Amino acid sequence: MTTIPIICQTTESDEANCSLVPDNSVRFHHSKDDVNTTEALLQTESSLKALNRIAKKPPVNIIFSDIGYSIRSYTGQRRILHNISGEFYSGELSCILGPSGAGKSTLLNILSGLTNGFDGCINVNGYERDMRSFKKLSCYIMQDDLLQPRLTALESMQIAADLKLGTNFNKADKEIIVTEVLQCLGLWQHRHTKCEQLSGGQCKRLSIALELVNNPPVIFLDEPTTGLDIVSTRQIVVLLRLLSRQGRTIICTAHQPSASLFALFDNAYIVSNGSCCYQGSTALLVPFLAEIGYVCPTTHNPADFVIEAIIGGTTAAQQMSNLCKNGKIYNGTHTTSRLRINKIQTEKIGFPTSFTTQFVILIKRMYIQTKRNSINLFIQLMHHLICALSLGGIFYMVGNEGSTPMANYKFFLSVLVFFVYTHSMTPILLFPMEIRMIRREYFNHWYGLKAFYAARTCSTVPSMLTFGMLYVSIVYFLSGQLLEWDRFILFAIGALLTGFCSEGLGLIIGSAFNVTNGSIVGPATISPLLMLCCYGMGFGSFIEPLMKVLMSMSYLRYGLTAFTLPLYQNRTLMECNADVCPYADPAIILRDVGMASDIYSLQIFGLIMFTTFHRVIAYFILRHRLTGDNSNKFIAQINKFLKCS
Ligand SMILES: Nc1ncnc2c1ncn2[C@@H]1O[C@H](COP(=O)(O)OP(=O)(O)OP(=O)(O)O)[C@@H](O)[C@H]1O
Repeated sequence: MTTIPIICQTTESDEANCSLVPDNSVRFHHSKDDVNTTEALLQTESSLKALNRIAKKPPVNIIFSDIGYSIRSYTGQRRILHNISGEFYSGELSCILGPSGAGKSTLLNILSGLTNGFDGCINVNGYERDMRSFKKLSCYIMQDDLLQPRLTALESMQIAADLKLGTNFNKADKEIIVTEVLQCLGLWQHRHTKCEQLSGGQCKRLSIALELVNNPPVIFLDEPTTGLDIVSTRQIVVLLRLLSRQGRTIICTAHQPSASLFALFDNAYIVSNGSCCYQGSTALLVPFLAEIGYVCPTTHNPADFVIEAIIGGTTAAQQMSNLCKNGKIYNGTHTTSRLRINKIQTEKIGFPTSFTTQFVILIKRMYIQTKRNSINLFIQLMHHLICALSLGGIFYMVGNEGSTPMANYKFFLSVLVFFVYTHSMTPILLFPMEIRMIRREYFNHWYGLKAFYAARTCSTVPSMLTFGMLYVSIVYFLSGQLLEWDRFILFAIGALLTGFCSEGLGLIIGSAFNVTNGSIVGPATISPLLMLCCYGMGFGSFIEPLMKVLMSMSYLRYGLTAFTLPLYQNRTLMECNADVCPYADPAIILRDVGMASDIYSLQIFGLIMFTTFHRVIAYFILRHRLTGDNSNKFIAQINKFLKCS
């Protein structure tokens, strides 16, 4: 076996003096930058002193027993984890290993609190895990490094520090922590690089750095080395090992690490088919296997050997599981840190920052992201300009023409369709990705959902107002509507509110469905609403009562009426450039489209009510999606349907 001897001097304190001495047999070809980065990483232990001093946290030991987990699918109930037990301790780096589909991520998700609804018990420092306080002590670094693409590494860290450290730390302390963490993780020289331009390894290190700013004593990582080259993989594992030496409990899943990497982990937790096959020191895995007759040749990587043995047949997995009693028996010796059990002091429950602070920081972040996405702004500008000029050209000067009355009504419908599709399709296509991005931050307790949602709602208002007003001004003028300020303003209010309401509908669909399904559900939802909104065109006085009720359920009807009323109510006869103009009187048009008795203010009220309704529904779906709360049976059923979809 190829090993890297690890010289560790464990002391009574949380921190251990530790250095890594690579075995001569292990050779890596580092570039100068890699060497510098590794050197920086190797200094982590001494360099994170300010972080440990300023944001001191207690050590945390996690012991779980008889964890079982099942999932329901169309084919029935399926058991994923079979009453497994285990323990993870402060000051140690542990990896969860196993073949693909064994249940590694499921176990990690349960331990971190991301997945609920399991059987068994999880104890933290000897007491049953209280998720509210545990969340404040732990962080979860997901497999996808979904970072804010247009922020630099430094800006991302500053925002993380502002959100996670709160007002207990002054600006200078935050700066020290940010600088220290970036330096220690080898990111200082890349601090001004935008996240979208960082390499895979740098992204992963930044993901760790972002979570380190409040010094969580427990770090969960889902496959932190997937997709990285050997140098970056090694850097990450060395870094994790050094972070664990400062008293942190670090648990990650891994896919068959190389022998040298495997030796860097203190403990391995091996899962096969939902059962625990081994739990204990990585150094004792080979003797453990030998006990049941599986002798790992010295030239073999023990991690590969054990996985091959498990995959090769159920006997090995069964024997191993029996020998370690499904994780109840720990193979190794207990160190001082293992025996120490501290009750976690119940910290103040809640977020480190107030709603207002979170809102301000988040809206600032969204503003920077939008401002730097100049291509997106340009596309939006061109979209509004081209559509406005085209529509204005098609319906040129129809606004005061009594001989073609329905042309103007069709113009209103076209404006309506523009606002509906422009503002609903954007969140349908983009919000699912945004949700994936905020999932990590929300789960890691950076901010509350209300603050995020409020900031998200307000962040689109400036661009919607600017581009919307530009569009309305062009089409209003080109289509030859009455040039009176009050009519123009009322028309614009109707258009913008329709856009805002449609965005809410898009948020509902975007938070409930993935992009593929959302792009089908979106138009499928809008089509009947459009049909209802223009029902009665030409026979407005004869709309059936039932249809009137149905039409009132389409917010688009309120939008269309809010366009029509300001331009047709209280005006003189329209111009007539033909022999006969039966619709020169605007009152007749209003009668024949079924809007004769409608009141403008009620349409605005209807649009506001629908906007509120859409936003509230979208908020609850989003909350449910992020928390996975299935306590309400009705919502659980909807969630099941949505998951399957
Ligand atoms: N929501 C779900 N619906 C259906 N099956 C699921 C669900 N979540 C997990 N599974 C199944 O549970 C099993 C364990 O999944 P898990 O993601 O924990 O495996 P893993 O060991 O992490 O695999 P990999 O290394 O390939 O990521 C797999 O067979 C997977 O198909």
